[in-house]
Amino acid sequence: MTPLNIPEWQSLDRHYSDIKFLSMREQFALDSSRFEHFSVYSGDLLLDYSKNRITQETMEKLFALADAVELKDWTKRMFNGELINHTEGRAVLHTALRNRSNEPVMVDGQDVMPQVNAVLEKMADFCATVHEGRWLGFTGKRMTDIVNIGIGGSDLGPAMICDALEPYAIDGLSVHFVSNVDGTDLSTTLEQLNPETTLFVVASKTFTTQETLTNAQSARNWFLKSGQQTDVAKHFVAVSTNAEEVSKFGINTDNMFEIWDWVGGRYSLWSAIGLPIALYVGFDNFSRLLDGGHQMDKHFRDQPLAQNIPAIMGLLGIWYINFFNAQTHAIVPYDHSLARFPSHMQQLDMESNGKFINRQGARISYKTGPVIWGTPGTNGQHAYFQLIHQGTQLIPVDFVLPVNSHYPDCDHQSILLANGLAQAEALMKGKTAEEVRAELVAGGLEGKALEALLPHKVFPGNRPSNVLLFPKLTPEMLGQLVALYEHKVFVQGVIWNINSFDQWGVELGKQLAKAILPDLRDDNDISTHDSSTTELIRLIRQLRQ
Ligand SMILES: O=P(O)(O)OC[C@H]1O[C@H](O)[C@H](O)[C@@H](O)[C@@H]1O
Repeated sequence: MTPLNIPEWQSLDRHYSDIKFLSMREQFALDSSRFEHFSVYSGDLLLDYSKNRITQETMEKLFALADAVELKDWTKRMFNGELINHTEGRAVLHTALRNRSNEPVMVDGQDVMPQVNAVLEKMADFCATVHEGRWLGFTGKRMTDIVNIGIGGSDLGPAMICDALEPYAIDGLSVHFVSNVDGTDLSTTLEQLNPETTLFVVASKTFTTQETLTNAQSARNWFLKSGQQTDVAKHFVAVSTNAEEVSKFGINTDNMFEIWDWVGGRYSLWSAIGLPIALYVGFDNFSRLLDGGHQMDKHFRDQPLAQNIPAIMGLLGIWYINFFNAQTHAIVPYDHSLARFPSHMQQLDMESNGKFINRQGARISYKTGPVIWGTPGTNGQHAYFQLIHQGTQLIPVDFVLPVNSHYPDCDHQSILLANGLAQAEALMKGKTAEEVRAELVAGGLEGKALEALLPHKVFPGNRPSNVLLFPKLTPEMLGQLVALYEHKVFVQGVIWNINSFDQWGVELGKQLAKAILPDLRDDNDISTHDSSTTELIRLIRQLRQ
């Protein structure tokens, strides 16, 4: 069950030995149609993958590998609601949440679409009530601020989307996201707010997450300094699978928006976890986001591998991680409003594919998920791009480039785009010693000074990148982009033979934090920890004011 034994993998291994020194610069020089050969569209979204260390043969071999692991079959199984998250006995159906065609999707013999549609309708009604000023606070005022209290998938996705869709925001309504259990997060948010006009959305799939419940309790305490217990219902709503815990917390389940166990946390922004998005930009724009996700689902499900953006990006990732030994992957949006996109991608990719055990429970002897990182361009260029250009690691980069800005008045977009394109070109081309020499000579340098400086100014080049280019960051385009990366992660998980949909690796820390918490009290014996943890606990007791 290891991909290493698949003939198609071994064939890629041999191919890697043959072309590992292939020069992209030369390939571009030899083939004037390289861009045409290695670019593909989904609607208005272009993937240019020509600046990768590949030939046509590489792609054919990668597609053959995808066929050998039955990627298309796994895709069908996911879309059809099979329990592919086998360690939790769950289906994986974020695609049903944005299934705009409304074709039935069966789980355990039951179509989930009626429940999905009913919750969407409840969200739409609730948004209309808030937006039209029919949802009033305890002193009869309309809501001005939405505070989402959640963490992980119940925070990162909606927060990223709200940032990105700020140009679509409804007038008179602000949105805030509180996730960290560090009291700074909640306190600095509440400082700006009026309890009479603040609506809290407590978002937790399980409704047992320590950070979220702690923040929600404190938010309620803050609210109760002004309002009464009976007013809580006007200011707190919940999103969860767990009606019992929601009602124990004191939120009326009429004010609860349901999600289901077949929605993974990091795939949940399309569900009622997206309520703060719908409140912030309006339900119509939230629906447009779902439309975009659905468009990408159809593309991924129906397009042959050679035309399939998530499959191509997933396979290129395999090529670098497993053959070129890449450890990390940078996602660099040239769009300031996508500042939180890499953080959402971190959870999506690293929580899904950060696994060392295969589907059958055996230890894996090959690399799986990479470290995902990045910040918006052009800022990254003035910080860490040095290492991408001249460091000793191979770091594939995705450049995400919207052609048009939502803020054209500044007229900065050409500069922004020129920088994005220049980085991709520079990474591919590099700069040879001869080119550097010519430049230095032209600048008047010669002799020893020239020879001493020259090697430092050489760029090895041949460093791979993808460009994702699209007309403008609309809700539909954002939906396409997020769904694209979800499916990319899925493709890689299938090839690595891992379950991309559980996350047992987050549990140990939670368990130990629960054990340490009582030990931080002065009167407890500290006995169960290693000497380092014990001494750190002692020190904290001493230093605490
Ligand atoms: O939505 P919740 O149940 O509160 O979970 C919030 C987050 O915490 C967990 O520990 C998982 O690592 C995440 O996948 C999840 O999104």
